Amino acid sequence: MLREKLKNYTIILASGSPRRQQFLKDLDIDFIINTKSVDEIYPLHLKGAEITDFLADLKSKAFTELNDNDVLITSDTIVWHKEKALGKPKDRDDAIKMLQSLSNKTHEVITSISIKTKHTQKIINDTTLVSFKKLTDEEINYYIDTYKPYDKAGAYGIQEWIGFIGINKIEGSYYNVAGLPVHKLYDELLQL
Ligand SMILES: Cc1cn([C@H]2C[C@H](O)[C@@H](COP(=O)(O)OP(=O)(O)OP(=O)(O)O)O2)c(=O)[nH]c1=O
Repeated sequence: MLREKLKNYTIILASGSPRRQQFLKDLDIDFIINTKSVDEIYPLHLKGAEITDFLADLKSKAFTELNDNDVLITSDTIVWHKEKALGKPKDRDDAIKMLQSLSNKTHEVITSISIKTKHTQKIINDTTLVSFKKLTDEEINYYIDTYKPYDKAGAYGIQEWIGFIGINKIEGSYYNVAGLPVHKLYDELLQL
């Protein structure tokens, strides 16, 4: 259905994230992957969705020229907890600290998507509330050493072991937590 509607466009997913690539496949549309490396640095005064909006836009700016029918999709996810953004952990200690701070608490996961054509751009975002049970040090160490979540914001993947055993409530889109609010992207692509 969406595939037919988009047949005159070239959808470019600028993401190295295997989850985002899989979600777009599951949306059943044709797309190409073109990744460019971007330093994910943002002004310190930004908060919450302002950060992910900024970074989704920054990732899109790495593409200086778009053709008439190109649609460029870029995205960014952070964990927003106690007025601080948790991105990807720097190292093991950082990952341990992140999971300890998320333990027994509720945090926000925010993902922004930029949808850019040659002459237009729309940046949308979605927020999901995620609650962890109290995690033991043993659980945290086991998860980090086994799953090495260094490519994941907040040092966890909801789709992995820690998500099964540790998350006792979510409010909002699951897919947003895993990196792409597909339902919102679908609505935007339908409007192209
Ligand atoms: C919280 C959480 C994050 N994540 C992932 C989603 C994102 O891929 C990653 C956050 O990093 P991002 O910087 O948003 O994205 P990325 O560097 O992986 O990919 P891109 O090339 O598009 O810039 O964390 C999960 O997979 N599961 C989760 O539960």
